[in-house]
Amino acid sequence: MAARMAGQPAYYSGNRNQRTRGHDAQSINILAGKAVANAVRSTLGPKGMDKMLVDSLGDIVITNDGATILKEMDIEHPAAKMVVEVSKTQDDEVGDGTTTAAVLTGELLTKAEELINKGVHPTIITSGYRQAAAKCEEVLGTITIDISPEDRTALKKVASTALTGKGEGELQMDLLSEIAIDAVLSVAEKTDSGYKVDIEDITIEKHEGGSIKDTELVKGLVIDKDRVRPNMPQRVDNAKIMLTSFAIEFNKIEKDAEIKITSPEQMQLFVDQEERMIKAKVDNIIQTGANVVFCQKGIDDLAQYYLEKAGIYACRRVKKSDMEKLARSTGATIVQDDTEILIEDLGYAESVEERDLKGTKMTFVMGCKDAKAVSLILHGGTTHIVDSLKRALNDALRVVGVCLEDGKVVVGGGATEVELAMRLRQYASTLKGREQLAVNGFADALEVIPQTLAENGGIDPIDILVEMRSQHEKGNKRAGVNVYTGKVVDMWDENVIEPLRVKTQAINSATEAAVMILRIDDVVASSGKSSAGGMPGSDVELGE
Ligand SMILES: Nc1ncnc2c1ncn2[C@@H]1O[C@H](COP(=O)(O)OP(=O)(O)O)[C@@H](O)[C@H]1O
Ligand SMILES: [Mg+2]
Repeated sequence: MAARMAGQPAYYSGNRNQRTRGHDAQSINILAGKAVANAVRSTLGPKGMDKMLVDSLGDIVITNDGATILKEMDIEHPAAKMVVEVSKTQDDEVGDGTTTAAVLTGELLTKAEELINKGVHPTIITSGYRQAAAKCEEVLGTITIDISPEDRTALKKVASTALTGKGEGELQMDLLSEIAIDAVLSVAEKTDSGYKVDIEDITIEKHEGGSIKDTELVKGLVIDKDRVRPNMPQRVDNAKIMLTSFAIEFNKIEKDAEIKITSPEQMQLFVDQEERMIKAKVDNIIQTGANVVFCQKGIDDLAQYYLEKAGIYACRRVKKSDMEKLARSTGATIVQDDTEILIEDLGYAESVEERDLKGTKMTFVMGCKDAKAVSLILHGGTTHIVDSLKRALNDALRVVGVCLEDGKVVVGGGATEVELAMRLRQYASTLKGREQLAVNGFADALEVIPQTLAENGGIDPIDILVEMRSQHEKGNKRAGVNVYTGKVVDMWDENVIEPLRVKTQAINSATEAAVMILRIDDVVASSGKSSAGGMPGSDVELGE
């Protein structure tokens, strides 16, 4: 197969002096994509295993979160990178279903390979896959279940499903689901067309120490900083908050500047001058009426002293992201220039207080002007536990947010995939030509989800699939696998439900990635213009 197939784009790889074409290029790409999907397959579902990721420095992450695993893996092959990209997109868009998306991409490639080996042209496969994905969306519309955003019980089921199998998170599923719902509800904004949720409004502070049970939701911002001096007030009510991105210190002298001091009087003058400058800076702040200062940079001793004398609560070296959150929720403007401080820059909160959290001092900013901001303080015995808890909780927050916005869910446990597969096969029989084969291949690929769920639970995947198919033929749209008992049951009754958007996103992005990989029949060394180390999507030439 020397010539490029008409209409097929070429793929330029970063490896110089190398060119792979046609069938070879295709099978290598498919192989690489499948390999990545296989890497996360065993983690799917409540009974999935964890992976231990060890980086070159020996740091360890233990997780079964698909996106995390793929992100940490050192993947070079461009086609493999596309699969990683799918799970990343899934994570960015909906926060859950990352493993599902990667596994599905791998299976779509496997089925495509089988078809190619039977002599079906890749363009037929890609067009069949696209039709199948569109059909899925249509069918999903008919089997989705509407839930009211006020239906807390349903939201809790969605949160619990996302937490199932998430190690530490699962142990406190009840508590964490409740917390996730409370957090999302407190940041949700009601608009004319429904709810809008910005997960960024929820700050997660990790805290080593205490037990998971101590995890709490604070209706305010928690900043991981203490006040600079113990004699500053420990609590300020009616807080008028100043945010500065400049250092409150004597302007450092340029590296090369030289100051010649020839007498003690001159030295004294110099020191006086320094003091005056710092005092002026602090006075500028004081005259606005601020009683709390968060500074992104340093506050030197003298400035601390003046601030303390003025009864101001001050924190230094506050993270930029925290400064932005403070600005958003207290209504303050971050002041960049110490000569232009205005009263209008101040923000407001009912109280600012330093609290001792099991040995760590943190600043709590409560009752903000914009009351939407909330913080979750996670507790756990070790770094690994709090990290894993944070990942689990993040999934729960995202799915609850998505549910609140969309109000649409589907059942999990592979039930939705089997229903879609059945309906796709019916649809395929109405198609003429070879695309029929591709749509059937797509249907088979979807069934990798229930099969893998069963496999990971130590249940025979074939038996389960046969039983599920027959239940769906009988009209039991919600028949899925209970991975704990190995029985086929109604997943709605089992409380295993997921946001519709998690499914549509997974199916669409898996399809797009598989199609993109299949359309490549030429891998050519580029002239080196591309970024070093190979390249994801950006360097793929998509033109016809
Ligand atoms: N109790 C359960 N019984 C059966 N399947 C479940 C259960 N809880 C979750 N699942 C299924 O597990 C899959 C999600 O597994 P997970 O490891 O979280 O991967 P992902 O990264 O794709 O979210 C979904 O198909 C979901 O329906
Ligand atoms: Mg999940």
